[in-house]
Amino acid sequence: MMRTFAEHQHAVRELLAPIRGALDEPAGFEHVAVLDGRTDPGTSALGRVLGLPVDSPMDLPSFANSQMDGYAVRSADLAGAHPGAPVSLPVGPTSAAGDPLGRHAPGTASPVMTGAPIPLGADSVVPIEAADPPRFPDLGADRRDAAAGTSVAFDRPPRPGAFVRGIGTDVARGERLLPAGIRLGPAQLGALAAAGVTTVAVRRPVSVLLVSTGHELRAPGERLESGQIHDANTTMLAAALRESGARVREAVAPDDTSTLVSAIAASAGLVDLVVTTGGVSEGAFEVVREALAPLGVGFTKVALQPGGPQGIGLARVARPDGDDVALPVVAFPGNPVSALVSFELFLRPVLRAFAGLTPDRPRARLRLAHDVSSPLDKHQVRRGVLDGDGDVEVGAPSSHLLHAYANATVLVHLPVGVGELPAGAHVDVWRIDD
Ligand SMILES: Nc1nc2c(c(=O)[nH]1)N[C@H]1C(S)=C(S)[C@@H](COP(=O)(O)OP(=O)(O)OC[C@H]3O[C@@H](n4cnc5c(N)ncnc54)[C@H](O)[C@@H]3O)O[C@H]1N2
Ligand code: MOO
Repeated sequence: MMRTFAEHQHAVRELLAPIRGALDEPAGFEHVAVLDGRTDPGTSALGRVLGLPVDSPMDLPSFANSQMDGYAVRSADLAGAHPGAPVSLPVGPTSAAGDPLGRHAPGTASPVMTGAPIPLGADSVVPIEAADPPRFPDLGADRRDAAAGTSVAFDRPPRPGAFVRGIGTDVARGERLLPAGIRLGPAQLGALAAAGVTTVAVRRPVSVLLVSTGHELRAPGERLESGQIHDANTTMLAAALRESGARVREAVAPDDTSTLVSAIAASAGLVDLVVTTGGVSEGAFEVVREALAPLGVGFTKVALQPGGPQGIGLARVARPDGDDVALPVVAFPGNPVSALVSFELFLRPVLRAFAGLTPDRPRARLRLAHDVSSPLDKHQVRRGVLDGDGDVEVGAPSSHLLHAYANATVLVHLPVGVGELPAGAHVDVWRIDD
């Protein structure tokens, strides 16, 4: 019996579950600079997951300040104002953002600019547009004091507290600013910066050893001899892993079991997970299967196309210090499309959840632009694009068609039992055009 792809998804999730616990170990937390995300990815807190919660070290705002350019007043002074009987108040001294806290004399109107401290004694702000005249008077050479005798009229009383941003109304000192587990994006880094926090403890990323196998492989850019191909999987999966928040160590192993086992053993204790590609099917030279089955990794067929042959399990290897460790291994097929579809289905959601990222691709149910057929006994994942009407044009199924994948915008799911579908039928798609 072949495994369903949902069963294999579950198995991968179970295998990786203990890694989540390891990432939560405070001993592994890294202390990184907040730096407003202004440095290169990887060197600041941008995109990292908070390990420890952060309580705000200060009130935000730390002083009552104006939300509008206008006049700070005592609302009681304007209690009797209405459109038929405006109340006129002499203009007092001006406060701008950055000015120290001033004093407000009862029975006056103090010009205040957005962000300026509300002068002591005022309790509300009337926006300049609601004053008469609706523009500031000449505030003199220092832009602080209107000429003696200048006044301004108001035709209604403000609500006490109107347009005043009170102390601690965003966050109070000691209140939870950010919880553990939150991903630090622009808003989170901004909140930390506003509260004056410069360093945070973040979870270390999952560390993955990526091993592409196959003696036909040469690094991109290298001269190819007869029968050789460029290694696409290492570049592709390293990018996919990084995009899912992982840190990647790369190793290209030849088709030789002892070199493969050595490459994996050398990483024991340094990585949380090993991902391999190639060498898992039915050939006479299946290096991954031959090297890892004796160490405890299971090899199976999943009712999935592409991505049928899969390996999964704990490989028992000796660490350089001699101790035995059990390293989680996920072994993908070598065909590039099979490897990337496998990543999408099995690893991406789990790793992204570890990294505080949205685990799932955006999904939709769309109409087929044409008839399709798929193997009845397999869940097929095709690569497609949308036509001018938003209907899905489904590409060919072969798992060497990486160029078509690179130009696709959706993954089209044709579950077990579908077989033939006519144009206009609805199919589930995952958007991959982000
Ligand atoms: N008799 C059978 N043959 C095959 C079966 C089967 O059930 N019975 N399954 C087929 C399926 S499905 C797949 S998928 C592949 C899986 O093969 P392997 O995982 O053993 O992978 P390889 O044989 O090493 O490579 C397959 C293919 O992909 C190319 N490749 C490998 N690595 C890379 C890389 N890093 N970059 C670019 N291309 C790569 C490799 O040259 C092969 O062409 O088995 C089928 N066969
Ligand atoms: O199942 Mo393989 O992964 O089609 O090419």
